Parts: sequence; C-alpha cells; structure tokens
Amino acid sequence: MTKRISVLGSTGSIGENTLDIISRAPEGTYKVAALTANTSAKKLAEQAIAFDAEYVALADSSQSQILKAALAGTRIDIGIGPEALVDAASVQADFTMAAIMGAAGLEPTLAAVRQGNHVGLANKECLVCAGDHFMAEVKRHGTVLLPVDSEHNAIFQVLEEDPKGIRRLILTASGGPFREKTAECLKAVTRKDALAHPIWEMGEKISIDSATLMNKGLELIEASYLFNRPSADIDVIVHPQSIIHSMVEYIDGSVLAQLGSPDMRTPIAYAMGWPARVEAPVERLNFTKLSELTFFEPDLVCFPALRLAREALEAGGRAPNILNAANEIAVEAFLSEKVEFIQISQIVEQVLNTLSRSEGFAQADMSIDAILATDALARQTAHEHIVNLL
Ligand SMILES: NC(=O)C1=CN([C@@H]2O[C@H](COP(=O)(O)OP(=O)(O)OC[C@H]3O[C@@H](n4cnc5c(N)ncnc54)[C@H](OP(=O)(O)O)[C@@H]3O)[C@@H](O)[C@H]2O)C=CC1
Ligand SMILES: CC(=O)[C@@H](O)[C@H](O)COP(=O)(O)O
Ligand SMILES: [Mn+2]
Repeated sequence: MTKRISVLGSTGSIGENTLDIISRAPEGTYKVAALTANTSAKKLAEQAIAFDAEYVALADSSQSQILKAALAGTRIDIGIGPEALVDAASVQADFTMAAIMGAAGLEPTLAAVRQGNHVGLANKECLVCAGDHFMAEVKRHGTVLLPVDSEHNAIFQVLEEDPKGIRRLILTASGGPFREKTAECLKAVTRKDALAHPIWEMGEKISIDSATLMNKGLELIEASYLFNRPSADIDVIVHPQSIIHSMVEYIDGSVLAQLGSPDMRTPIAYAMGWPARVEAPVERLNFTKLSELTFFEPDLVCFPALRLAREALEAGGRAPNILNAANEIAVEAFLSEKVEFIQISQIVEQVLNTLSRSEGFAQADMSIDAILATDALARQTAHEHIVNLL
C-alpha cells in the first residue's frame, strides 16, 4: 500500500536525504503529502513539483510571492507563516519526517504526533525544550516515534533486538572539527573552521553544535527522554571514525552496537520503512578497509557545552528548555560573526545562571504555552548577554 509521507524541513539536509530515499523507491511506494521550509521558497516549489506534493508551507512570509509565482497553475495548496507549518503537519500522513531545525519545529512536530501515526524524529531540539510534554503527547496519541538522529536510531535498533537488562547507553561522538585542539587554539577558530565537520554534511546549526559538543549534550537529553533513562545511565565517548553509531551495555557485560557508514540515509530509511527494512543507497562497510576504531573521553574543559547540557538534564524542569533556546541564539550570533566560538558556551552558561537565580528551574506548568514562554525569555536573556559582549 502507498505510504503518505510529509517532510517538515524538506529543504534542509535531512529533508533532502528523505526525498532522495523517496525518489529511489519503486513507483507507488510513497506519496508526498506536505513539504515545508522557512525561507527557501524556490527550492520548496521545485521539490513540490518534482514530488507532486499536495500541500506546501513556507514560514517566512517575505518569500511568499516567489513560492506562489513558482506554483501558479499547479494544484498544490500553499500555506504561509509559522501556523501554516502546523497545517502542513496536520495533513493526513502515515509517516512524517520531523526535520525542522530548532525549537521552531516543536509545534509542527507536535501536530504530526497528534495524528497518531509514525513520526521520524530528527529535530532533537523538540525533545530538549519540551521532553516531558512531547513524550506524554506521543503516549496519549499512540504515536510510533522513530528516532532519526543517528545515535538514537542506533540505540533504538539495538533495543528492538534486546530491551532487557540494560546497564547504560553509550552515545558516540565524532568529536567535531576541533577534537584535537587545545583550549588556547579554540580562541582563534573561525566560522568556516567550525562548519567543516570531519564526517557529516549537515545544516549549519547542527554543525556548530557538533563543534562545541553541544550536539552531544542535546543528544544526551534527547536519549534521556526517548529511552526513559537518567543522566547517570548515559555515557558519551568520542569515536572519531563515526562507524559505531552508539551502543548499549547490558548487566551481563555484553555490549551491542549498531554500525554503518556515516550516511543519514540509513537511519532515515530505517524510520521510513519501520517495521520493515528498506533499501538505502549507502556505501556498505568494508571491514578490511577500516584501519582502526578508536575511542576516548570527551574533554569537558575545552568543550563545556557537554557539561552544561548534563547539568541541565540533571537540574530538570525548565533547565533544558533554557539551555536549548540560549544555545540557538548564541549559535546564530556566532554564525553572523557577532561572537567568538568559545563565547557560545559562555553565553549559554550565563543565561542558565541568570535565569536560575531570577526564576529558578522548577516548572510545575509543562503546558506548551509555559514551554514557549520559557523559550522566549531565554532567547531575550541571551540577546541581552550578547549585547553586553559587543
Ligand atoms: N543533518 C543531519 O545529518 C542531522 C540533523 N539532525 C537534526 O535534524 C534537524 C534538521 O537538521 P538539518 O537538516 O541539518 O538542518 P538544515 O539547516 O539543513 O535544514 C533545516 C530545515 O528546517 C527549516 N527551518 C529552519 N528554521 C526554520 C524556522 N524557523 N521555521 C520553519 N522552518 C525552519 C529549513 O528551511 P530553509 O531551507 O528555508 O531554511 C530547512 O528546511 C535539526 O534538529 C538537527 O539537529 C539530527 C541528526 C543528523
Ligand atoms: C549524524 C548525526 O546524527 C549528527 O548528530 C552527528 O552525531 C554529528 O556528529 P557529532 O558526533 O560530531 O556531534
Ligand atoms: Mn546525532
């Protein structure tokens, strides 16, 4: 039977990889329901025509004329503005790929969750800013949540084989482009250096997160919510080759891992095909050509973001929500060359300190409005810290 698929964030790296899997599948396997983007109107229109989408949504209204002109004369419905992303996510779909970058993806992804079908979750920020609320909605609607983030997809695959007797989850990290740098050298790194991930080709925000190790911090929080494990049960280990995507250690000492070439089309295909396995056009592992697999502890002094994320997870309440929002603003400031690389984690720490002093982290109200209010407050506080730095 044809699967109806929506792709939230179709113009991004995960979105394009998802459409690549769709384009290679036998005729009739998939039907594209909805596609969304922020500002990439032209690319969104091209995708919509190529994949015969039913509905497209563009968040940035200033680009709407480009989209409308490009789709004039087609039967593709168009929505404009952030609320149209929620409409797109509400178009009936058997599987939705949630691949919007950042907390902007929260409300559309929740709308997809409310359909009660299958959701592939790439947008880790959703879980970081609203973990309890998000997982409660998944449960309430009987949604099948399929992790797409490579580490979480690896753990999901392992736990499908054996969910008993777990001692700890081990998240692997590439270490990013600066894994061999000293704290002194990190002071001089540029935007270009930070975007040059040694293994993965990804969007700009996640590439910077990988360079600061905040990506691994967000993934630690993501894993805690997805697999219902406390911080103490989740370790991070640097594995520069990124061949082992993550592991689970069991109480008898066994460790099960998922391996594969570092290509996101494997976890994407896994999520789209689940519970079946489907073809993905990725390079197969050739063990005789793998020179070595190495591992070492992350350096929490050079990369304080990972420590901050673990502290936020352990503090609970609003802390992960604040961490995420502050990080989004700090990364944006780094990408627009307003702050230095090492200031990203400093800004996040300052926002956490400021808001823990003035407001505390306790959060009785886990409603979406409370989550969005905290997100807005943390963004404003981060902007204030950045202004003070300039
Ligand atoms: N890339 C990867 O390999 C991996 C990514 N992820 C996660 O997946 C998510 C997407 O990452 P990635 O594909 O790399 O990111 P990209 O930056 O490549 O793409 C992001 C997508 O989200 C859209 N978008 C960005 N901001 C907004 C907004 N404010 N409102 C609506 N739409 C928006 C973009 O539209 P536009 O093109 O118009 O800007 C684009 O379609 C992130 O959460 C990331 O952490 C997880 C694991 C691996
Ligand atoms: C591909 C993927 O899942 C990314 O989140 C990846 O993990 C980034 O690499 P780092 O391990 O460097 O953060
Ligand atoms: Mn990852």
